[in-house]
Amino acid sequence: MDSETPVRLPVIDFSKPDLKPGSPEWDFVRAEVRQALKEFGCFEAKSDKVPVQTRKGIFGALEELFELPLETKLRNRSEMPFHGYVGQYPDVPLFESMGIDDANIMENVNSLTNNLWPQGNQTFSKTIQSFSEILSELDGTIRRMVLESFGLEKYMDEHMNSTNYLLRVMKYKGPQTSETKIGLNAHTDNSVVTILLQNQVEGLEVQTKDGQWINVKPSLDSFIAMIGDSLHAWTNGRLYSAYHRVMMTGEVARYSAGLFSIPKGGYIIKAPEELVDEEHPLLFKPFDHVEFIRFFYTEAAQRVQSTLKTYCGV
Ligand SMILES: O=C(O)CCC(=O)C(=O)O
Ligand SMILES: [Fe+2]
Repeated sequence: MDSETPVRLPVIDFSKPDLKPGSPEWDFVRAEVRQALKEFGCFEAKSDKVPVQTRKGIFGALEELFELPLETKLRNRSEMPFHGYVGQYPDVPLFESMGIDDANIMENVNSLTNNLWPQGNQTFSKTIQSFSEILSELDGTIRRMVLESFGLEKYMDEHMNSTNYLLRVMKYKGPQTSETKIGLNAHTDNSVVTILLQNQVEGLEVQTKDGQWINVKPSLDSFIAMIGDSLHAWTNGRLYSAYHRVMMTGEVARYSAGLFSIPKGGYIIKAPEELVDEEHPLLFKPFDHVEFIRFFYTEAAQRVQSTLKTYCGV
């Protein structure tokens, strides 16, 4: 490829009607997923699971959420960094985010909803819960394909049972200038898998292994699926976790929503022995995700290139 050609993320079609484990369609998509995650750490997943009307509902719900007064938004607190309300940071002034733990379960969404809207807001709860459920199914499909592609489907139950879902929704104000401003600093996710949906305002950029930034254009019928450090470590580096960031320009606010599958505290992430051999020596010592997160948000960790390598690299 000549260096002038802008790279695009691989696009993988999940809307095939016969996409069931064991079918030829499944095996075909599984091979594409494995290849994309090895090379880019992410891909665009075409899916008909969220119709345009539902998307409108989600972004409407996000606008309503972020329009709440700051003191109301601050009521969403969490002991885990980035699981509650985050915003008003001087180095990323355009960025605000709200986390909802286990957002695929109605009870959990309701408790946040009731905290923010004491008079209730069933539309908000229903929109958030049903959307999270759809994304969690896609997360499960991708993880099954990954494990199968390594011949490791025997770990599927352990793998799925070891994580919770966090939905994090984001707003980036337009910087009100034609210059490009930072929306969110470059980082890798610490999740197992992240699935992102963005509104029609551009801004997400993903870095390739050779350092190019790809501008991920919003699309009405796809999600972005991405590998986090937890799966990078579990696969002993066979899958890549990509640096990504958000860059903003212009007047209009950007909204996005990400479903993160996150290892539970106490679960030790350890590459299975099948993925460790002479050719692939162990890259990371076994680690507890919650302990890692404590380190991740320390000032020392913010200064290093790869937080995971610094924390538990062999
Ligand atoms: O807003 C986005 O598209 C990306 C957000 C992101 O990378 C994150 O929340 O980890
Ligand atoms: Fe991210």
